[in-house]
Amino acid sequence: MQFYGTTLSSRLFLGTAQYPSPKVLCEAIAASGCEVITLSLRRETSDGAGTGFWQMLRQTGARILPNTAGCHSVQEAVTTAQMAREIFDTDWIKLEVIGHADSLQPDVFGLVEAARILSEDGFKVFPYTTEDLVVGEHLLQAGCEVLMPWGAPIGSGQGLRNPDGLRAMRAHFPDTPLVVDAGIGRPSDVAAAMELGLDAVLLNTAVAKAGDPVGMARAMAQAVAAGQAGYQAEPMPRRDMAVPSTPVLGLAELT
Ligand SMILES: CC(=O)[C@@H](O)[C@H](O)COP(=O)(O)O
Repeated sequence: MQFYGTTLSSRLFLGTAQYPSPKVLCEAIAASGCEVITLSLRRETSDGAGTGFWQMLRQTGARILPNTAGCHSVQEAVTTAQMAREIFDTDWIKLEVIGHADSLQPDVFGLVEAARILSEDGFKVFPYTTEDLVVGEHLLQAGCEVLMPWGAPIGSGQGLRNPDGLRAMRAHFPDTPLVVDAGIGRPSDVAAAMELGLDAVLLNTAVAKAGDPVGMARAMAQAVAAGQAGYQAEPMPRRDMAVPSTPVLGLAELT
């Protein structure tokens, strides 16, 4: 799968916050087989974890996708992205402009504006957005080549709240990489996203807050593979009525 011309073999992106320990985090990254990890510049700098934590993440070998989590304005997100580019030496940025405190719903107007500013500045933007098709169009026009629709509010573990909306996105943007971002709770949510034909999944809390984060990271990777294989195998259509699966031809007639 290609994202901005970079080929990745894993379709799972992992967040790096809230793990019980750095050791468990590193083991979870390894167990997931993910090639991209995301981290929040604001959160890590504000809690003092700082450069030691970043060094440790670099040593995992995974590609770092800095994010602008916690940014509530265009200016804040743009400045954070620029700092991230300098610190991590990458032009990839997961762009979050949060618009609503309780749901952490993206401010899609600010998101499009920030995406345009950052794209014009050479960034490769991964925008955390809603499943709105028109917003998606505006993000592509702003320079984005990837869309990251939410599954459910960040950290809620609710799974896919609007599968029909995600299906519509897949149909409307057949050639744009689509990554479900946020709200995943269980491996079955991951498999469902992949069965809808989405290209990848980004998740954090479901692994970090699991009883066994390493086991859950492994399960999520297996769910990505199962869902992707299921999508490629073209599931049968759903039917409203029963259709006998046992042929009746050739049965003995009892008189
Ligand atoms: C780490 C990160 O980027 C999160 O903001 C992301 O959206 C994942 O959300 P969940 O924690 O719900 O998986």
